[in-house]
Amino acid sequence: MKIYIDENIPYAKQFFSDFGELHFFSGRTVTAEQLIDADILLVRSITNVDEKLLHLNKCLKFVGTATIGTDHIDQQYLQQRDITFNSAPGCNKISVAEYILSSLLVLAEKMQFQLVDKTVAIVGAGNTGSAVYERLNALGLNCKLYDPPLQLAGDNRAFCSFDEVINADIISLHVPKVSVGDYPTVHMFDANVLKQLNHKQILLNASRGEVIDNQALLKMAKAGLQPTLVLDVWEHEPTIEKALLPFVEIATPHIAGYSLDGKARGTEMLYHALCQKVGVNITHKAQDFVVKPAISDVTIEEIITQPILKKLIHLIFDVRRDDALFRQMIDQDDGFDIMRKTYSERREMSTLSVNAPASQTQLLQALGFKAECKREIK
Ligand SMILES: NC(=O)c1ccc[n+]([C@@H]2O[C@H](COP(=O)([O-])OP(=O)(O)OC[C@H]3O[C@@H](n4cnc5c(N)ncnc54)[C@H](O)[C@@H]3O)[C@@H](O)[C@H]2O)c1
Ligand SMILES: O=C(O)[C@H](O)[C@H](O)COP(=O)(O)O
Repeated sequence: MKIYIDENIPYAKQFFSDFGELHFFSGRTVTAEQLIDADILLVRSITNVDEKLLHLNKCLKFVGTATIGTDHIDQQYLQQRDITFNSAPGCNKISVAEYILSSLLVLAEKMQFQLVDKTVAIVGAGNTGSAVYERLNALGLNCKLYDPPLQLAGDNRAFCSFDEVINADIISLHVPKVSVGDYPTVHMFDANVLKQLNHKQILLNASRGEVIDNQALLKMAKAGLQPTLVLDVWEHEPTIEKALLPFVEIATPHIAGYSLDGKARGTEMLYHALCQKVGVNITHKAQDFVVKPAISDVTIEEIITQPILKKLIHLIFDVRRDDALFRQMIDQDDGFDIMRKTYSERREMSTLSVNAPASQTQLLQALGFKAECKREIK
C-alpha cells in the first residue's frame, strides 16, 4: 500500500510504517500528479483535498486529516468516490484553550484587570470552546456560551444571545469555517458587527481567519476603534494582511493548537481510524513516542493568585514568545509557514505535576495540570 503523508505530521513513520510504503509531501504545494498512486492520503489543514487534487488518482481508499478543522476537505466528493474520510476531532482542543489562557493572563497583567471581574462570551461551544469554558469558569469569570446549532440540537447547557456576545468584555471565537446554511460563520464578524464593539473589549480568534472580515477590522483599527485583538488565524493564510499587525496586541501564525501532545494525538487518531479501516489491531500509542517534557514538577506554597497562575502557566507556554517571533519572521519570504514548520516544542499543562496545598487541587485540575496534594497552608 502507498501512503502519502504531509511532511509536518509528527510520528508518521512510527505510526504508519507497518501499513506500507511511506511518501512525504509538502502540504501547500502537493499536486494531483504526485498523488496519482496513493492508496492512503494523510493531510493537515493547508491542503485542499478535492477533485482538483484527486482527479488523476483512481485507487485512493482513505483520506485523513490530523486536524480538528475540516473546511479544506470536499467531503461530498470523497463520499461520491467511496473514499473513507476521518478527521481528528478535539485532538488539539487543550492547546487552543491554553493559548487563550496565556493570552488573557498576559493582557490582564498589561491592562491591569482581574479576570474574575470579566464576562467572556465563547462563540462555538464544541470541543475547543468547551475546553476554554472549563478553564475560565474554574477561574471565576462569568462565562457565556453562544452556539445556536448546538442549542437547537438539544444541548442542555445555558446559551446566550448574539446581543450578549457583542456586549461581553471578552469574546473568544471557536467556530468552524462555514459559508453556507443557516449558521454561516464566514465574516460572522463583519463591518456591521465589528462597529458594535468598542476599544474596552477583547476579541480573540483562534478558529479560522475568515470568521472576522480582516479588511473591515483594519479599517476600524485605522480609525482607532478596535477592541484589543488576539489573532492566531487570519484571512488568506499564509499571505495575510500585514497592515493589521501593528493593531493586534497578540499575533501568531495559526499555532494555537500546536502543542506536541495535541499534534501527536491527531496522528494517533488517524492511526486508530486506519487500523479500523484495514482491520488490524492497534499496537502503537502516542505516549510511546512523545518525549519527556523539559519541566515536569513544580511546588507551589501559596494560594494561587492571578500573578502566581500566570507564572505557572508560562512555565509551560508563554504566548509572548510566539508573538515576538512572528513579528520578526513575517517579513521573511514564507515567514508564516516557516514559523509553523519549525515551531519549537510546546507541551500541554498536563505534562506538569504541580504539588500544591490541598485547597488548590481542584482549580489546578480544572486548568489541566497534574495536581498533587501537599499539606494545607495554616
Ligand atoms: N487555531 C488553531 O490552531 C485551531 C485549532 C483547532 C481548531 N481550530 C478551529 O476551531 C474550530 C472549532 O473547533 P472545535 O474543536 O471546537 O470544533 P467543534 O466542531 O467541536 O465545535 C464547533 C462548534 O461551533 C458551533 N457553531 C457552528 N456554527 C456556529 C455559528 N454560526 N454560531 C455559533 N456556533 C456555531 C458548532 O455547533 C459546534 O458546537 C475548528 O473547526 C477549526 O477551524 C483552530
Ligand atoms: O484545525 C485544526 O486542528 C488546527 O487549525 C490545526 O492546528 C491546524 O494546523 P495545520 O494543519 O495547519 O498544521
